[in-house]
Amino acid sequence: MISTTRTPRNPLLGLIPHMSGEWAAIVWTAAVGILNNLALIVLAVIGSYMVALAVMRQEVAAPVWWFVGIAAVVLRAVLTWHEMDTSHSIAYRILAALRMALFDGFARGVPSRKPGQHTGKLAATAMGDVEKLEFFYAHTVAQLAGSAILFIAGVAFLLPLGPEVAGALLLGFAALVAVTLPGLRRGARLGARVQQARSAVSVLAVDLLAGTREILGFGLQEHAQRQLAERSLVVDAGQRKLSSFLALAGSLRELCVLGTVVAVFLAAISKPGLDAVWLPALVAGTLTLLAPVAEGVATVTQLQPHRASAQRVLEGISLPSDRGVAPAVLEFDPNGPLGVEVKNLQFTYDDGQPALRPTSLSVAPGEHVGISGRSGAGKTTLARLLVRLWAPDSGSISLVSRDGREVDAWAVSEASFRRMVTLVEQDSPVFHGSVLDNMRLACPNVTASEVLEALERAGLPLTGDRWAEGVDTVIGEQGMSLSGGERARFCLARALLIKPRILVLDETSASLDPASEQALVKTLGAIAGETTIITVSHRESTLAACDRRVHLAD
Ligand SMILES: Nc1ncnc2c1ncn2[C@@H]1O[C@H](COP(=O)(O)OP(=O)(O)OP(=O)(O)O)[C@@H](O)[C@H]1O
Repeated sequence: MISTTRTPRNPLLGLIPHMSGEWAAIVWTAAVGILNNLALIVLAVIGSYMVALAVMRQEVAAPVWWFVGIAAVVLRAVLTWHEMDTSHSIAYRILAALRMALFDGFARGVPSRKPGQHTGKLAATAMGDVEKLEFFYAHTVAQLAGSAILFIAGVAFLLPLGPEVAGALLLGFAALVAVTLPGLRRGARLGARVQQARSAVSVLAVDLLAGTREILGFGLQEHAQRQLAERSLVVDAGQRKLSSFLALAGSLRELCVLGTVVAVFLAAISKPGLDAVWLPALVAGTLTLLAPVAEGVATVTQLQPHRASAQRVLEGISLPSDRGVAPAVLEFDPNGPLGVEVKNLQFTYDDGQPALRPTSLSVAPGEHVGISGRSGAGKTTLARLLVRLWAPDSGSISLVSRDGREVDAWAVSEASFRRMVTLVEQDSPVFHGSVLDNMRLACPNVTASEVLEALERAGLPLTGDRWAEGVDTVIGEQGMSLSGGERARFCLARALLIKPRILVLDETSASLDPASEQALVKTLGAIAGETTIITVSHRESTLAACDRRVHLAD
């Protein structure tokens, strides 16, 4: 986990450390790309020479030229396949590396704490920006390096023909840059607009998907469709402008390439001693050399959107932990339930309104404490602070072992902490997939029988036709096939699998009918003692089962 908040001046360079494992592969692809381009140049030169020889002198080229030509064809076929194969696999690895780093950052920055953050925007960054960068690092960097190296080699190769010939090539390069530079800002502006418009579509799509029920309930389908169509039109209009601009810039560059080829040709024919049969080869070689260079110049001058994407990704990756300190390393793994010692805990969301006023609380190992309080008093906030989803603005939370050892919760390593403390909320997420898939999120190696046992303990035995496929039963997106009560028990079972030392429940019983609530209370009674339970609830009947009750004052 990288928690730096420093942003390098060039974000494209700043992302490099996050792909450190891929550099050897990227250099390899660049080398393969160079060899492939070289084979193309050789093929063009030799092919033109052989044709010129046949047309101008009615001669067949020596066998060695045939051999080199055929070797170049074979080499190109093999290298093109290999290049595609390796660059695709690098692309996927880079995609995965950047996305993992991003999700890590998002997880640390916990978007829900920040009202300014929007899942749609984060999704646009994680998907669109990362894809753009994946292409840049896996293909473009190699392509740029390849065309630059070949261009320098080409100039060196033409020097023996005279400084005018090599000079014409250099002049052509300068012209390419000169026609591209003036449009730089406009291209960047258009690119940024398209990116922004795409992000707006993503934001809307996420909102519409999340609000499907409301859209249907209020009959807003047409309105939603119109909104989506309007935003998509903005993308379309921007993309058209950008495409026209790029096409114009491309034509100008092609004109430059053509001019350069003519200039090289004219410089070469003015040289005495150059056999005319080589002139077509010179033209073909210059053309095949300049085409990727022209593309490279275009790419370099259009890097602004990539920089903007890299900036967004880097910001996501570098989201400071709410705690903003170096990762904790203490391995604290005592046996049995843990107590909690909360001292003067305070927390404020980004809006500046205190959500939790100074709060102190002692929970003994194995105790079952109920927390009540008026709506908005900060119970959920406290629950999330206890499980270290957010860090307090001030005050402390300590874990206390049965033998009296007390450690700062934030000093404990992430892995160790997550093995000991867990949270079940009223709307804890359930993912699309089978029962087992969901359970394995908490406990990757859990067996089917352990899952069945945990579900049974949580009061959700998988019996009856509905669960005919047992732990392989698919429960649908967001657990749609579960009722509210079943969902609560399902999430409780998932939490029980890790055998937590502290179990925090936030309104887990809120949507249960009295019978299910009693079943849950019974389950908690059964595990009380082996684990410490902190239950946040409004319900008198849930709180009544606790050893002790704490009322959270406003
Ligand atoms: N992400 C957030 N951003 C800004 N303010 C928030 C956020 N989440 C909660 N709040 C505010 O913090 C305060 C405490 O909220 P919290 O959800 O902790 O209360 P609660 O006691 O659990 O309420 P309830 O019983 O209604 O669930 C409230 O004033 C709430 O409006």
